[in-house]
Amino acid sequence: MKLTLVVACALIDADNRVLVAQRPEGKALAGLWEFPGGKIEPGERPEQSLIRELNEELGITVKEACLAPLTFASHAYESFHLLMPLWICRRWEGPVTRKEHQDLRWVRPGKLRELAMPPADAPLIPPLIELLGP
Ligand SMILES: Nc1nc2c([nH]c(=O)n2[C@@H]2O[C@H](COP(=O)(O)OP(=O)(O)OP(=O)(O)O)[C@@H](O)[C@H]2O)c(=O)[nH]1
Repeated sequence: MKLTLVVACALIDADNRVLVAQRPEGKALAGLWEFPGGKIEPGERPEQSLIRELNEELGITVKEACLAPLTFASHAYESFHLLMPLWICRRWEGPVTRKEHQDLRWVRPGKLRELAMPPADAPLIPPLIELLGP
C-alpha cells in the first residue's frame, strides 16, 4: 500500500469559523469540500509545504509560528493510504482569495457535517468542534 502524506490547514476567522474549499472539476473527489493543503514535494518540510500550498491556493502568507498542530487523518483510500496532519491557523497576511478551488466557504465547525467532504475528513470535525465550539 502506498502511503501518501498530505498537509492541510483549518484557517479560523474571528468568529471561529473554518475555511473549506471546494475541489475543482477534473480532480479526484471533485466538488467535495476540503481543508486547503496538498502533497509534500521532495525536500520540503511539512510546514513549508503547507505555507506554499496556502499561498498557491489562497494567495495568503502564513508564518510558521502561526501554525499549530491539531489532529490528523489516517484513511485507507482504494489506491493509497492517506496520512494527513491538520494544522490550525488564526493569523495570516493578505486577503483569502480563490485561486485554485471552485468555491470557498467560512463555516461553523458544527456545520461541517452538512457539507460533502472526503471520507478521510470526518474524524477531523470533532476536534475542531471541541476547540472552537459547534
Ligand atoms: N488538501 C486536502 N486534501 C485532502 C483532504 N481530504 C482528503 O482526503 N484529501 C486528499 O489528499 C490528497 C490531496 O492532494 P492534492 O489535492 O495535492 O492532490 P490532487 O488530487 O490534486 O492530485 P495532484 O496534485 O497529483 O494532481 C487528495 O487525494 C485528496 O483527495 C483535505 O481535507 N484537504
